[in-house]
Amino acid sequence: MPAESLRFDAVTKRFGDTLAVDTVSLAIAKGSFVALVGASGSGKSTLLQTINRLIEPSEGRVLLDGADVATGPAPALRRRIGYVFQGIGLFPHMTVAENIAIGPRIAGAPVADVDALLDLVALPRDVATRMPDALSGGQRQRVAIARALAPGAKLLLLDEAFGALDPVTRDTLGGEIRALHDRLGLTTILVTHDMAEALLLADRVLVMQAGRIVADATPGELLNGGGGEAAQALVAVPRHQAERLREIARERAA
Ligand SMILES: Nc1ncnc2c1ncn2[C@@H]1O[C@H](COP(=O)(O)OP(=O)(O)OP(=O)(O)O)[C@@H](O)[C@H]1O
Repeated sequence: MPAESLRFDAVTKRFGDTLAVDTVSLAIAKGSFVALVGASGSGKSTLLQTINRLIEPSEGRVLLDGADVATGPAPALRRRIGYVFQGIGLFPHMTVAENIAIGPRIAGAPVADVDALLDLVALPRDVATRMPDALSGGQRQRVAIARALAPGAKLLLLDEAFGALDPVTRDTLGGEIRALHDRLGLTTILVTHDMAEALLLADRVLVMQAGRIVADATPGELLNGGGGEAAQALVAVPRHQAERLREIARERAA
């Protein structure tokens, strides 16, 4: 068994009367790439943000490398966890290099090797001196990933990080993130609406519904009909699309 990176121990989060996360217990192995899939409002982002304490659970606890994330200062915790979300959040008045280096700089840690980080996310080194608004959406997303990894984080949280990108860029970046994950030995949790993306990138797919994990299966299990009804309803979408494309190709070839 690989060592454990994360453990959710009966984590519940309420916002007033809304039960956003409902008694989630779950362990995530070091080095795994986990996709968290589910409808809008099912609690994916809330669960993800209990890891880096942007949200504190109402009940339960989250353990990172065996220690409760609630013990110790949140900024130190967040330096160990790369977090990339759809809005990106680059500082518009700072260059790309300054954006990438901001985490280690604030922490008083050794200066980030910006060139190496740009290489890592397949950006040309000469973008270092540009401002974020002089980049494409896909390039900005790559800068955000470089920034997330700059403090040497081994856990990467991606919350609909590719959501605003065109499908081709999204596909390319997804594949590159998976390669980066493998190369750096990261543990990655990807929140996505897109079951096809989850099946293509992850080792393990969790399906959330109304605050609960209702399926926990490998892509192979899901593609072979496993994981239960809610998971199969999501798998049916890309499967149907693929079947339709095959039919159309056959019709056009006939
Ligand atoms: N700060 C908040 N205050 C009140 N309710 C919230 C807050 N954040 C989330 N919620 C509610 O908690 C539930 C879960 O929201 P969450 O953002 O975790 O879902 P999600 O699955 O990530 O959705 P999406 O895919 O649309 O991002 C929703 O009903 C949402 O309205």
